[in-house]
Amino acid sequence: MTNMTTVIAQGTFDLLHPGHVHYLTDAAERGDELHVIIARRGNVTHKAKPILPDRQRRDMVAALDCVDEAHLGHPEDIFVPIEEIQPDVIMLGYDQHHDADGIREALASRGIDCAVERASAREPKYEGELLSTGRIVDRILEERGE
Ligand SMILES: Cc1cc2nc3c(=O)[nH]c(=O)nc-3n(C[C@H](O)[C@H](O)[C@H](O)COP(=O)(O)O)c2cc1C
Ligand SMILES: Nc1ncnc2c1ncn2[C@@H]1O[C@H](COP(=O)(O)OP(=O)(O)OP(=O)(O)O)[C@@H](O)[C@H]1O
Repeated sequence: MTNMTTVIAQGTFDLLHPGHVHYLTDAAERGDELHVIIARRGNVTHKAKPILPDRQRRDMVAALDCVDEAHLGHPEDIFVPIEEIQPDVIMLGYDQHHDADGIREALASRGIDCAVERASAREPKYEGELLSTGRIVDRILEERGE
């Protein structure tokens, strides 16, 4: 049995855009199986809450070709899905606010042997391309707002 490399990626993934596709493609190319953990609404505290329901955000990520499985994250403990999936690599997004060393320490303290890496950024390919959920919402408010 050849050793499969299992990769975890994670995020809010509210309104999907090419930046998300870039991140998840990067993560998928890092191994053989990509599992994506979708942040629950209650755990999104570092920015505006997602617009779309948890389940809808999971379903959309699951529909992407490069994703093998998408999981709604645990409500309280981010290490529950990690211990279930047993990843070889956790791929952080290029701008994710997590402290990679802090995650490395937490994994080591749980005896989980897993690398923590960071994906690259996707720059806009043309004028007006929207690569951020926040900017998509801003554009909606500009165009459709009262
Ligand atoms: C290794 C890892 C595991 C995570 N597991 C969970 C989880 O189980 N439940 C959850 O709601 N969020 C989980 N998250 C997501 C974080 O809670 C956070 O909301 C998310 O990383 C925010 O990313 P974004 O705002 O850049 O999309 C996890 C994040 C990381 C880095
Ligand atoms: N332009 C991009 N290039 C590469 N990765 C991206 C890009 N935009 C988002 N990501 C990654 O996708 C993951 C999920 O991002 P998130 O759900 O926070 O969307 P977002 O568009 O970054 O939201 P916001 O811009 O409102 O903070 C994060 O790890 C983030 O680093």
